Amino acid sequence: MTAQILDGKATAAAIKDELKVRVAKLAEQGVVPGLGTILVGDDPGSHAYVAGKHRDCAAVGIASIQVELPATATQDEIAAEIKKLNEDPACTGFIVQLPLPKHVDTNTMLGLIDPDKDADGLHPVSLGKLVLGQDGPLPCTPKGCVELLRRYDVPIAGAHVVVVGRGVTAGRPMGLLFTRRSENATVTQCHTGTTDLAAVVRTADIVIAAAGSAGLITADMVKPGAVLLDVGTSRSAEGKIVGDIAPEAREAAAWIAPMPGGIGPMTRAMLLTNVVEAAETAPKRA
Ligand SMILES: Nc1nc(=O)c2c([nH]1)NC[C@@H]1CN(c3ccc(C(=O)N[C@@H](CCC(=O)O)C(=O)O)cc3)C=[N+]21
Repeated sequence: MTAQILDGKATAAAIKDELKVRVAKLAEQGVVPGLGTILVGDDPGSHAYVAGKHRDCAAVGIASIQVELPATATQDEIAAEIKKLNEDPACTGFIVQLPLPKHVDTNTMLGLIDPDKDADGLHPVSLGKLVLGQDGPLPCTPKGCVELLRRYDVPIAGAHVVVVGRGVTAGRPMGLLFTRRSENATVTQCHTGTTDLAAVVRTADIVIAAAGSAGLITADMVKPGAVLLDVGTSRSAEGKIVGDIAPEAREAAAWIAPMPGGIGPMTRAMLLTNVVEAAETAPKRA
């Protein structure tokens, strides 16, 4: 037996088709959602992700605003670009692509975003709302994991979800989503300080590997019939992208969201969803 594929690429394409219809409805009311991106530095991976986000926007009918700064940009220069997008009426939501250069304080920058324009769900106000159970934009990667499982009717309620990783974009907010009443999973959060990772992962009904450590989850750690979501992205010495889940691990699993083609495309689709949802709920312009 080998795992069936949770096809994030195909699911994201279906979501984009649905968003196209919603964007057309907004256009009839004179509302054009616009996604801004602020990209600092010249990391080729980050450039590729951001380019993908703008392609997605074009496909769905969302306007896009691209801001690029050199790796040497100061905090003040980045803050000035954030302020511009906060004030630009054509920009209804935006993101600051992470990671930022080392001399920049990420949390300070994220905190400068107008929470009403937080497309990533990573502003402290948005994360606070998530903790409090209030409506707001949700972090795109966890939101994409829930959405992919739902669309394949993989049961979440009552499942033991083991999250590996505690990064701010994926691992940390993951447990907050999966333990909401609407998801009702039991979550164990693992990280580099976990004593016996293999033993914990072996108890999982759903493994969410978001550590960014190539091949960390091996076949011996997978309970037969488990569901595997590969969130981690690393590059091998040869420049090939590799996930956190070793290829053999899918043998015993029931389902796998592979990397590539799984959670990455879903993350992008959820960013678009956040932008459209914000435009739909924004107070009607005169
Ligand atoms: N403010 C911010 N928000 C983010 O959401 C954010 C970020 N910064 N920084 C980096 C991470 C990473 N991330 C990915 C999104 C899509 C793919 C994706 O679509 N990957 C393709 C493969 C891409 C390839 O072939 O290189 C796939 O998995 O099929 C990957 C990674 C969003 N992130």
